[in-house]
Amino acid sequence: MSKHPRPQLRLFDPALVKPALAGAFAKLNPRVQVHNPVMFVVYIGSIVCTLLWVDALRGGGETNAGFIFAIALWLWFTVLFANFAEALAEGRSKAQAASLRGMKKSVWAKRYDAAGADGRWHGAAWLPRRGEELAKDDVVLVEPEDIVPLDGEVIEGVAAVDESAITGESAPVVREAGGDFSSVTGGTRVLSDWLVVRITVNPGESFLDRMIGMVESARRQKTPNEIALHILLIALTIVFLVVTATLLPYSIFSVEASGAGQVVTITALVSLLVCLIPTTIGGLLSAIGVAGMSRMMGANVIATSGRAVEAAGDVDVMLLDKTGTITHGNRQASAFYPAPGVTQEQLARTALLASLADETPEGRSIVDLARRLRVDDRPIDGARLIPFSAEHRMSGVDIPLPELEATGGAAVVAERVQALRKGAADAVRAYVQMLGGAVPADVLRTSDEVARRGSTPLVVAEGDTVRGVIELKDIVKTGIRERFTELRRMGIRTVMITGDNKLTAAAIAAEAGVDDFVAQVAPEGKLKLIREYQAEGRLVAMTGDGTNDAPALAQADVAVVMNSGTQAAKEAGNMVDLDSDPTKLLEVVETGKALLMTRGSLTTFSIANDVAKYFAILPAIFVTTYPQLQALNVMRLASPQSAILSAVIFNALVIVFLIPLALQGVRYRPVGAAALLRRNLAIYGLGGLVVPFVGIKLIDMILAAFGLA
Ligand SMILES: Nc1ncnc2c1ncn2[C@@H]1O[C@H](COP(=O)(O)OP(=O)(O)OP(=O)(O)O)[C@@H](O)[C@H]1O
Ligand SMILES: [K+]
Ligand SMILES: [Mg+2]
Repeated sequence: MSKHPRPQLRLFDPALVKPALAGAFAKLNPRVQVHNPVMFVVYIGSIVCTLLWVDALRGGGETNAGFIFAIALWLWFTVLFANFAEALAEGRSKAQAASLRGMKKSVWAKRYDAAGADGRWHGAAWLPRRGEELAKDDVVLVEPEDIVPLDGEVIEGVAAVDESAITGESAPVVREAGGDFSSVTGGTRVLSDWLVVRITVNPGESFLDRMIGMVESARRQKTPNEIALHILLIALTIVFLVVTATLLPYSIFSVEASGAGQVVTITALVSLLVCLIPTTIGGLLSAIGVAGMSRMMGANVIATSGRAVEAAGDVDVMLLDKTGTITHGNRQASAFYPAPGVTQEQLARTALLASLADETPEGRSIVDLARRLRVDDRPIDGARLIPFSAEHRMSGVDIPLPELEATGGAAVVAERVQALRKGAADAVRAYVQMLGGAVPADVLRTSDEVARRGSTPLVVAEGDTVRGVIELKDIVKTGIRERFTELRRMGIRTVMITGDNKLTAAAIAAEAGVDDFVAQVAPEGKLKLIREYQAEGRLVAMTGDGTNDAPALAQADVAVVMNSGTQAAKEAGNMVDLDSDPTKLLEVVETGKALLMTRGSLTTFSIANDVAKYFAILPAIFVTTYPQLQALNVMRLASPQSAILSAVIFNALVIVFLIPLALQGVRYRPVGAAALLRRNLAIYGLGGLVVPFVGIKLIDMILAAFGLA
């Protein structure tokens, strides 16, 4: 299976940078600025300094015009750099959205006005309609080479569908009425046969529209964590605003009292304020959030809420299916173990009959194995299919008795049909006991042996008589053990949930290295389990695809739904994996963690940074009044004005330097939360303290070298 990867954009791709530069200026609109209080303070500061400069040009300035101009210019740069970071992040998302929008074409649909006389749609008369004219609950026919006009549910037919426009996966998928593969997505193309589809959305509300809306961040809302961080940043800003404001009367008083030095300038105070407030994180916060969604998209996962991306970073329990997630899921029948007194052929024939109409991979593999043993594979007329259900954990056929006698079949019971069943051991046991039979001890022993080696035993019964056991082999995916070890190091508990029996579950759980497992869960059991974990205050992530997963998906904090899944499941979850890969959950969590870590690291860095700038500016401001403050001037900067200007320049440039980190994210490492905190405090806290001393000193030296200091 090949993939057409979406075009990957380099971080500073000219196609992104040019519009982002324009966007940086467009965002100077005060109505945009006011949404980011920290940067709004810088914005106001820029305006104040610009006015002071104009005043200085007219001869009335508080100090030399050149200095005020330089400060005003760099304050404007600070605002523009933050705007640029945000515009660049949004540009990346928009480019991704554009690649999705390319999939949205206006198509003609074949809409039915009514079903045919027999109540069936296929074959009834249809009329052409534009895709935009369709509405929810309309029924359309989709034939080979037709594009599915809108998202819907298949109500008749089976067809191969090319979903590559959405998934990038070139192998066609089968979509059919009933069951877990009945949903079709607008924009995909039918390759063979036909489908009758009931449209489930109105134009403009399709899955694709919602994806585009999300990616374009138009509907992106602040997450609770972001809001909390905003409040912290605003509080810090207010504190520093008050501190800075009180310095002015203090300075006036000091100068009057001592009769020495000059009163501090407004320009210097604005500079001090901007350097003290957390502009680095304030300027990059929104870019970090947008970039997190982009990175999910890069992994082919569409998050339908920013909150879910963040919750993914905080998840502490992960629920995973056994079959298909931890194992390959392509369970194949490998052996028949007949009950005492039953021959291999008899068991194989019964198993075959019970599977002839069973279209699950398990059912087909049983037919294949029986055929390989050259068992008579003629079907029996009039046999009624009992499809597999996860609820009952059995499947089979009901065979009308006259036919059974005609084929020289098995024991005749007093009923009119002979029931052939295969299924989970306990389910079949309950079934035969209900009919008055019992499971031979030998069969139970075989079934346990099969389960202990990680295979799934299916017990076969004919009426109330057990015929034997089928072994279904499944293989644990390679590399999955290592990923669970990683998750454990991150402090995430992995729990395998399965409808399979305890012994098989235990064997697979041990082989895969999950922390815990729950066996014999019916679909609603998942919902209960999630509620229990949440009641303990844990955040739960899960994957799913079926309609019966929907309640659990709706309950989970992070719910990654397979794109191949049903409409109901997609509605219930908060992320869709376009690749339909259940192990993607691991990447989703890593991406969420990276987002939280990036934000935490840059916040730490930003605040530590501001402390250092304090030492550059404060002595510079007061040194004329208090010469002893010269002792605090540890950096030995060229002049007080150069010190202030250097700090402001550094404060602006640091935003630019951190754009790559904000957009690409801090490299994620699978270590425990405490170790991570220590490590990040060391790197970003200490780094944040040290870097400004070096940077400001460097800028000061450069300014001095050019005679600007
Ligand atoms: N086609 C089938 N016919 C009869 N019984 C089946 C069939 N497929 C599965 N079973 C039995 O039903 C049980 C439950 O199936 P279910 O799909 O709920 O869970 P599972 O596939 O074993 O595990 P998971 O929940 O991890 O997908 C299986 O373990 C198996 O014993
Ligand atoms: K700052
Ligand atoms: Mg299953």
